Amino acid sequence: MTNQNVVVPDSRKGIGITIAMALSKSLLSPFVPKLLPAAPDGCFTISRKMFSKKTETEGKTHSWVDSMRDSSPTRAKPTTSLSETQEKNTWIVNHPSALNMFEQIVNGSKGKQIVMFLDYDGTLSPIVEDPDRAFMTNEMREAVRDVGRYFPTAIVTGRCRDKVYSFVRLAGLYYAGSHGMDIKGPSKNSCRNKRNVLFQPASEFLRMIDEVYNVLLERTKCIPGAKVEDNKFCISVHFRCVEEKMWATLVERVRSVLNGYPKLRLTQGRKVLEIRPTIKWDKGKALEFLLESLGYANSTDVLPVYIGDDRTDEDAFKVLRSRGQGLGILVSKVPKETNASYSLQEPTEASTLILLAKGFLFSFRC
Ligand SMILES: O=P(O)(O)OC[C@H]1O[C@H](O[C@H]2O[C@H](CO)[C@@H](O)[C@H](O)[C@H]2O)[C@H](O)[C@@H](O)[C@@H]1O
Repeated sequence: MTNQNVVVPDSRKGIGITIAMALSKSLLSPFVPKLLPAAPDGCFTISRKMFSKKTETEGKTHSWVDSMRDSSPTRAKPTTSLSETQEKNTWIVNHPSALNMFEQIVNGSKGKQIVMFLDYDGTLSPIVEDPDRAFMTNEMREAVRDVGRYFPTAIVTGRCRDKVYSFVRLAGLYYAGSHGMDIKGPSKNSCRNKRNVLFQPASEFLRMIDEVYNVLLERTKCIPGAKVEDNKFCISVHFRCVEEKMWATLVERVRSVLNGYPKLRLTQGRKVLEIRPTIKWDKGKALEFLLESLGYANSTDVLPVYIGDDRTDEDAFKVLRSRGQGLGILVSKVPKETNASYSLQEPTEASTLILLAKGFLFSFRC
């Protein structure tokens, strides 16, 4: 297609609506007048390139909304079709329950140093509407504390490190916040023989993230239910409590803010849009970094176990697959495309698994 200019009459002056009719009012009004002042004859021009850019933008918004819808089943379906049952059965065969396979897992771990990696939301705590109230149970905390006494244990999360620490409150663990971009080891006083680690590969983005957070707060405040969360090196824009009819508006606003920040990228989690630096760093890299810090970079005697529920955890599952080492365990009630090897249905099962591991260790040490 050539980049010819298309003349569009200025409807503000009431001079007919030729092409404007074809383009539709909603398509033109927020876009063209801002970019082009009216020409003396009352017409302004819009290039095909600009026109197709607008439609392209709308197309992208639609595909975001589709993906938000697809990944956000609101409630369990009352009936299950035969093909769904078959799909579930196949999935369970390929990703068996880590609880059912516990004995085999234990046998395979003999003589190896286990290192535990635990995602927070949807793994250690149930998914709830208010992200500020996603508390873990005391039982889960006890289980994590006990496992952390025997194995190096890291919490790997999209959240801000301080925030997740305020939920977990266990001093002897490693914490990798902001999708692994903010890593800190246990404080020296809490654990004498653990190494002191601090790594922040995206520190240069701190000011930019802060700025974008404030702009997003402003741009989304009139969308009921939208919540912007500052995760230090990344930002979450929650749409769990936003009516579906407003999702397109929300995505448009977020994307239009990000247009001014090409060094930031947008991804999607569980009813959340996540904004983070484009650097090549993710939960998988954080896992590798921690293994290296613990002295297991090239060890064949280490067994990393990663439990997570979200798309961002897939980066860690992929690393385990490519190392041909360790156990990736996905927490999910429904079949999902995943690089994990095992599955658990929900956080309570993760706590049972952690308790079993603790019980096993206890009997082993006695
Ligand atoms: O890596 P994670 O620990 O899984 O963090 C990912 C996001 O988790 C949080 O949001 C999710 O949990 C909320 C509380 O249950 C829920 O309301 C929300 O819909 C979920 O997406 C957290 O608030 C986000 O900042 C994290 O990016």
